[in-house]
Amino acid sequence: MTRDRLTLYDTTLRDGQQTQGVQFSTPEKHLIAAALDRLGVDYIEGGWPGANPTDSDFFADAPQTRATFTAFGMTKRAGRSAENDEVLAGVLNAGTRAVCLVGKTHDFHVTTALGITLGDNLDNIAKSVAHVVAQGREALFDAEHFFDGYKANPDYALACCKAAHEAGARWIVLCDTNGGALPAEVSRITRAVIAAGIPGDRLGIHTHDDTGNAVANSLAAVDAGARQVQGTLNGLGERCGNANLTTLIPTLLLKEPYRSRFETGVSEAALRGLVKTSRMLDDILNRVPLRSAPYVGASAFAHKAGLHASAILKDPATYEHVPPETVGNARIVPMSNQAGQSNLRERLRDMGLAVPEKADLGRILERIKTREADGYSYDTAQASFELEARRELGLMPGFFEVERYRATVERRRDARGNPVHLSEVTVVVNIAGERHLSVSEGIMADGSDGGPVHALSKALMKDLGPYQDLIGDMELVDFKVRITNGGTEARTRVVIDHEDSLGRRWSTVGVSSNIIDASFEALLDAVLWKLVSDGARVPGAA
Ligand SMILES: CC(=O)SCCNC(=O)CCNC(=O)[C@H](O)C(C)(C)COP(=O)(O)OP(=O)(O)OC[C@H]1O[C@@H](n2cnc3c(N)ncnc32)[C@H](O)[C@@H]1OP(=O)(O)O
Ligand SMILES: CC(=O)C(=O)O
Repeated sequence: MTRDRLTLYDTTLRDGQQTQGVQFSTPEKHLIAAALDRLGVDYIEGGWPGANPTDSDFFADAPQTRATFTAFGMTKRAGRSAENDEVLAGVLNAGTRAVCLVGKTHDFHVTTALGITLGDNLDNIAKSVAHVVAQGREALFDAEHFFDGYKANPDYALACCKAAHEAGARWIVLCDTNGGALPAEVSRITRAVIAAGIPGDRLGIHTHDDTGNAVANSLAAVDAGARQVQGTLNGLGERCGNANLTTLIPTLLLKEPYRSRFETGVSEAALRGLVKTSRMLDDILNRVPLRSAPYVGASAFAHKAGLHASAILKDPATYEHVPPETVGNARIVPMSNQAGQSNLRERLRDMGLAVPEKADLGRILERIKTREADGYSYDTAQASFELEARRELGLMPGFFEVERYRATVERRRDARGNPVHLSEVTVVVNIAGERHLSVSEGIMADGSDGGPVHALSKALMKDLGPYQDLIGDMELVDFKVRITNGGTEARTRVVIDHEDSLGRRWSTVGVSSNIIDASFEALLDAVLWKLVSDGARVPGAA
């Protein structure tokens, strides 16, 4: 059976940049465009040339992509010709092979937002698209508010699409701009557009996630016959985001009926790079990756419950809808109070430890469950779990001992009367009989870094003698605090994430009635995990 070609259009660099708090620099745009090109999307919408200096700079030094690099803009304003519209000129001057113009298709928006007649808007659409085509470019028309427009006035919404189609637009993209449409409506209306004479292989779908249905709506449009899908990496986008290509792409490649019916530009090998691409974007945005993200999240293939883990070990298909490696993800079987011996056996194997006798497994489980009852939580803090298991099995090297630490926190006012927080930390460790004393201080004016946890971390890692080289690349990347009711009293749980130059990220946990003490415990575990993982040798040990 021959498969239909489904075109993938990425708008991370344009609609993705409309996410609150997101502002890509020009070099970041280049990095993202290169990653999208490797992934195999067909179009990369780079932004709106002329709208802001970053986008203008990016188009001035446009990336050389296999994908069709596309400039975005809007239809010409009424009362002037397409040739004389300076906003449209700015978009065309970017010289891209393809140009996507957004235009109104909802009568309410034409009269209210633009304040022009319905006829003038049709004329603006037709003339703008014709002008793009006359310049030898491929024209795409983003039919803004199309689904709301169709529900209010189907004849007018269709007339807008037909105006663009007849003027030579290669693609008419039906947009659910406000994100309020539901899959059955998208399906019905997309079919109606095709029945009205715009073929499916000229139709695209652009959805927003305001009802959590952006991906479902995109699939509904494809089911109805649309052959271009627009979206963004990690679902970035205005308000609640756009259709998430990081979800849609694996669905289209791995799931029926799409897998058999369609081909896309994304190869199986490129799909295996999906997790990497998703994390790269989070890195650029300085965001903690969403653990629960479909396909690419760290928890997407995490099997916490004992019954799940037991079956997974017999056959992963029992609790996995696709194999994790198809998208570059990995299965994890975390430890927690929901775990049974199967979780434990798998985790120990992952850690490279010889699986011990049953009695040992029971002891470790007991220890984990008791500590969780006391406020610890190991299902994310897997590095701390590994250390606990080693301690219980007698496999934890005695790298060093913390003899004592002291932390003071002070609040002062500077000469201008502004509050300044000062933290001083002293740590004394004993390494093979030798005492190492380190002092560190953190000064925090409002909004700056350098609080007590920072000072604790600096003091602990300042002088670990023979281990110093191994811990030099550790970076504290996330810090979470929670008050829990461990046992009978309120306790503070601190979870800290570190990364190193190998790209490893690990989480550790500390619990105490004192937040500084809980933080110190988590920091200490982080250092110990790094030493164990890197095979550090204890001085003087055989
Ligand atoms: C649905 C979407 O997400 S579309 C993408 C939206 N993206 C952006 O808006 C980001 C980039 N935009 C910008 O930088 C600016 O809005 C610019 C440079 C494009 C325009 O800036 P300004 O000239 O200051 O206009 P402003 O942003 O206030 O308003 C937009 C104008 O365009 C008009 N307009 C809006 N959509 C269209 C359209 N499809 N066709 C023609 N004119 C339009 C509006 O009526 C308004 O005109 P008015 O000021 O006469 O009322
Ligand atoms: C074009 C666009 O981004 C929208 O209508 O949502």
